[in-house]
Amino acid sequence: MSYINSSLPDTSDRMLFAVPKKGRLYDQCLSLLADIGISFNRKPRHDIALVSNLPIALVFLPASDIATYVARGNVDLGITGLDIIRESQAESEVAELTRLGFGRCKLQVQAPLASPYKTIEDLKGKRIVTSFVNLTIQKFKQIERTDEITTQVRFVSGSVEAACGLGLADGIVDLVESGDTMRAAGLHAIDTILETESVLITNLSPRFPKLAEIIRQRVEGILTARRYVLCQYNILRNGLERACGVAPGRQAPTVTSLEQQGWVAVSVMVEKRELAEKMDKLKEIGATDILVLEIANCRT
Ligand SMILES: Nc1ncnc2c1ncn2[C@@H]1O[C@H](COP(=O)(O)OP(=O)(O)OP(=O)(O)O)[C@@H](O)[C@H]1O
Ligand SMILES: O=P(O)(O)OC[C@H]1O[C@H](OP(=O)(O)OP(=O)(O)O)[C@H](O)[C@@H]1O
Ligand SMILES: [Mg+2]
Repeated sequence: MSYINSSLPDTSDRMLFAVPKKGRLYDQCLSLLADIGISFNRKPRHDIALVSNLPIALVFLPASDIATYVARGNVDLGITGLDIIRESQAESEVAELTRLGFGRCKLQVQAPLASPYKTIEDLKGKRIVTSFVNLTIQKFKQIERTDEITTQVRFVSGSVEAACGLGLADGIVDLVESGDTMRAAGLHAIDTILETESVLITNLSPRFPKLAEIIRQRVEGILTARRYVLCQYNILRNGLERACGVAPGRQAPTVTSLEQQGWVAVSVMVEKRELAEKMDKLKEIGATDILVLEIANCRT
């Protein structure tokens, strides 16, 4: 049963969409929401914001709690990390709609460089500090091959890397992206528990399945638009087959005839990370006037 506070906005007819209220995912979530056309006005200190152009209410929550709210059906849709879904033991209770390509990092077992602990085996029976207690216990159960592990796993909510230096832990389990935090604390990684990124998730029995699907499509459109550019060039028709082999596009290139006899204009989506190399090759096989255009948005 929920108790409705009259100072809260009425969200009864709206899909509840949970987004991280701070931390590493916050800025990227806000820019994604803007890109998919979600407009809202969040008042200071308010964790619920009504979306003005869709029947959605955004709920700003700690990233670490979002999988639980989605799994229990208290919110319909959410953005959080795969690590959090696994740690919340919510994998079987949420559906992954799409991976978001940000929040990429690894959950790693770390030990002080100046310590005898060089492999995870060396940490068996020792003291581990982490914000990911369940995943850590699961990992040590595999290592110790028993349900009753001898390794002591203790929870801290942040700045996990400080635990060894302060004498609370022999090793830690924490997220690593660039490795700067780990190295600054005199630690090194000795094992990887999982690789993670942010995901859009929904409850298994969503109250607003059509709206959730629209959001999924919008998100995928934006992610595709961010990943690709539109490449246009002219080429003699007899070079077309080779050019299409170089840049086949997502589905197929669009080919139109030029006024000039024997020439065609080609328009094709190319992944940004392959662009320079593909332009070199197209030029080599005779393409001219190669232009590259940003894609602002798309539906695929
Ligand atoms: N350094 C990082 N690089 C990429 N993704 C990260 C990084 N740190 C955390 N994440 C991702 O973001 C999620 C939320 O972590 P974050 O650190 O933002 O939350 P928090 O600890 O509650 O916030 P804060 O650190 O501001 O207190 C993590 O579960 C992980 O999926
Ligand atoms: O490998 P890096 O690029 O250094 O990133 C990893 C750090 O990022 C996160 O910390 P955060 O900044 O969220 O602080 P917190 O530990 O207090 O949550 C994570 O817990 C690591 O400490
Ligand atoms: Mg953090």
